[in-house]
Amino acid sequence: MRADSTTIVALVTAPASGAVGILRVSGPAALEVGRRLAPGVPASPTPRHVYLASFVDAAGAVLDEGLFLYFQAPRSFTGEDVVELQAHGSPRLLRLLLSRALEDERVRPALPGEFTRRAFLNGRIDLTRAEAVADLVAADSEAAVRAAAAGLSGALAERIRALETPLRELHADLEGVLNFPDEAEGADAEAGPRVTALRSAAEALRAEVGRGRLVRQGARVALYGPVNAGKSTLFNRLVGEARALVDDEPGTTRDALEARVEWDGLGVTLYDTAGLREAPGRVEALGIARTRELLAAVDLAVLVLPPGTSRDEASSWTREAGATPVLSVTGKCDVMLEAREEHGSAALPSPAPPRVSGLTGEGVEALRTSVLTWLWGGGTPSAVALVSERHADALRRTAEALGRAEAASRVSTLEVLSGEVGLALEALGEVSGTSVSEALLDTLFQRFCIGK
Ligand SMILES: Nc1nc2c(c(=O)[nH]1)N(C=O)[C@@H](CNc1ccc(C(=O)N[C@@H](CCC(=O)O)C(=O)O)cc1)CN2
Ligand SMILES: Nc1nc2c(ncn2[C@@H]2O[C@H](COP(=O)(O)OP(=O)(O)OP(=O)(O)O)[C@@H](O)[C@H]2O)c(=O)[nH]1
Ligand SMILES: [Mg+2]
Repeated sequence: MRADSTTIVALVTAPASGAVGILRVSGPAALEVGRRLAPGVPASPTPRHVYLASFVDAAGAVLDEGLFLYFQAPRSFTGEDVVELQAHGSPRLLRLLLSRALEDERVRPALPGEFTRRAFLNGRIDLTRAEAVADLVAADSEAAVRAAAAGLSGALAERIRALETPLRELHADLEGVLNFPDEAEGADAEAGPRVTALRSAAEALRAEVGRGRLVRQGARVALYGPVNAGKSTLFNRLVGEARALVDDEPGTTRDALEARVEWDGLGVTLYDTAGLREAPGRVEALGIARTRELLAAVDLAVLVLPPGTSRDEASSWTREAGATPVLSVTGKCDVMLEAREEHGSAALPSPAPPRVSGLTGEGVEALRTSVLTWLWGGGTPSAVALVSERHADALRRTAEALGRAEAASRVSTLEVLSGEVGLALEALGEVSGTSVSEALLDTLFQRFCIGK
């Protein structure tokens, strides 16, 4: 599969007013096209040298004064000749420059992701790094930025290679025994254990998809519990501003409210929900139905209980969250302290859930930490390999083929064993891009923006 030989052009900066806007041309005609717009630039410009140039229209009238950059193939982002015109960031001016570039019949507008696709097809970057480019552009938390940057420098590519190389060697050994049984005798002896080790490595990498998703999309955490427990007050405290209405009237929150926070670099969408109770009013009942729906969809539910909730009550509230994991806290702990002082004991279930007060802020930092620990465990979110659903699917098929290879190593012929190892290799090749179809590339690069 090769990149085609047309020259492509696109605006690479966002289509909005800004300080600078960049037009990028890539392909064999890039330099000629660029020089038609900036005739003051020498015919053989020094690659990677910045020229200050006038950009002109067909009649030679000056449209802008900007920077001209030439990257000579193959030392460019795409691996082709690339010219950049860095103009002032006027969308109208940039459209004029774009249509001038398109007057040349060798030039056409770039498709979404086509520059990156060419970089991949020209062997500048593998597929995981191409995908990291899109992840980086889409990143909306510090952890997502850092994890995508690691992917861009080849962190995932390296881990795939660490799997692909021994798998390829194993396949070569097996084929060797099949084709030259006398010379390669014994090369297949260790095949069983080698397959087993590779299979568990593939499974381990695949298991990181959950963390990858959490970093990419952020986590979803809902506060829920009985009416009037102090959920909205706690929500406001966690968000750091008075977003939700608070009142001593039970049933204050009707619609679920959401707010995006970033905790230790991890994006978290917090939800405040309508308190649950029997026999609510009509509108409140709609809110409660929405709470239940939301509880089923989040990564973690934080159950806020009023002080004095019995253990039985607490566990029946826990069941409301269904399959979603629950972290329980006792709210309004400032009140509870007073009650304790008055009565000398408290009706707490044991072990008592951690205590928080949205009003005073007590225990809120500890709650934040427990939520993070629950979502993330140890380690740093930015260090995660951004295994996507696409990667996980290819890794699953890799592991399945290796599973069949394992069985074949015990009961079947060498042909069958080697065939399954070959299939594993092919599935794994979809991750790095060593074996991909045109159709897969189409779907993959469609989600990129134009100019990327
Ligand atoms: N103005 C501008 N800024 C940009 C880009 C760009 O294309 N233009 N990028 C893109 O979207 C990113 C930078 N990525 C780049 C990656 C590789 C090469 C490059 O020329 N690579 C050559 C040479 C390497 C070298 O000599 O060190 C190569 O890989 O062979 C350029 C940009 C982000 N910033
Ligand atoms: N002393 C004390 N009062 C609190 C605390 N949190 C909330 N309250 C009070 O309890 C009442 C209910 O608080 P909300 O935050 O609206 O409770 P909620 O759980 O969101 O209630 P609903 O939306 O009706 O389900 C209000 O009068 C709050 O001022 C707290 O930590 N300590
Ligand atoms: Mg509320």
